[in-house]
Amino acid sequence: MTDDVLIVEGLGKSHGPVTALADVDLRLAAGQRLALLGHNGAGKTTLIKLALGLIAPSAGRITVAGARPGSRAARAATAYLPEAVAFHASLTGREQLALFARLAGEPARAAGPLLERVGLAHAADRRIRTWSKGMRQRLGIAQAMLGRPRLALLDEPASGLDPVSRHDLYALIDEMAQEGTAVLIASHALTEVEARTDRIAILSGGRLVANDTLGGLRARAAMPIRLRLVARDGAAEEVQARLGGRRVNGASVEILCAPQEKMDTLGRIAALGPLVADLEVTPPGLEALYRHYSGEEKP
Ligand SMILES: Nc1ncnc2c1ncn2[C@@H]1O[C@H](COP(=O)(O)OP(=O)(O)OP(=O)(O)O)[C@@H](O)[C@H]1O
Repeated sequence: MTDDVLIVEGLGKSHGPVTALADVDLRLAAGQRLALLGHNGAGKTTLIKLALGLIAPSAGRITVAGARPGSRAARAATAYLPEAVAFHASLTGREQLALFARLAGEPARAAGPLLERVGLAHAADRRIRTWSKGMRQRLGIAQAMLGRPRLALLDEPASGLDPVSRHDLYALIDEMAQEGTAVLIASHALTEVEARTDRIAILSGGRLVANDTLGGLRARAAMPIRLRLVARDGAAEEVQARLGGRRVNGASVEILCAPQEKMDTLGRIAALGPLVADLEVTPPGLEALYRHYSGEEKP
């Protein structure tokens, strides 16, 4: 038995001479949150469409909860939140969600508790036309939560939201994952998925160029770590002379070191004793890693 809800093996999709996806292997387990990253045209939408059974693969295999995408069993197991989610503007939130509930084979009364859960109870009986973008996105997540799907495919779920609304939305996504839903989030927003997902997959030119935890991506990329020291008054010159690196903002010194040299470098910094007032260690962020991996395929 496997815990993997989404299994993708050697998957390929061509449109005539255009290869949208080639030789992709990917697995997503129950309760896992996967960020699917890639430039425009990298193949993210193609992968989502294949998982929904809207298009057929040209090569390889894909299964959702053990079933063929598009089959009755796979559709029952899958929730999808498109990037530009559209509702009936003249329905109230409660009416719209009750409609979705019935379409998903759930009773209409499931709408009330779900609206409460996503923080929309106060607006449930107002027409959606009067709602903000953040409220609509939350309604989209509520719709995706209906029937406790085994797989949720979310396309840019936080696009156009302010930081507070984004935070609330990711908290709901976390709840879905905690209840066992495997969540795939296609996104361009690197900094937010960095903290809110378990694994990161990067598509470049239709190929999967990375698929790992943030820690795993960092280890394999072996990109430099940035150490920024704040020297005691008047000591910046001596600190730089003893450690190298470059001066920033007068009192600070910045050093870049390879991951395997980090502990040695920290030892040398500690040996400077009172010359150093403060220290900040910054490993490469997802933005730098993304550039590294998505550039791998380029000449
Ligand atoms: N029906 C089609 N016919 C021809 N080419 C297509 C078709 N559908 C997709 N493609 C091509 O396949 C590639 C992958 O497209 P896809 O929409 O999956 O990218 P994406 O990663 O979702 O991009 P975006 O971030 O812009 O949504 C692109 O080069 C696209 O032009």
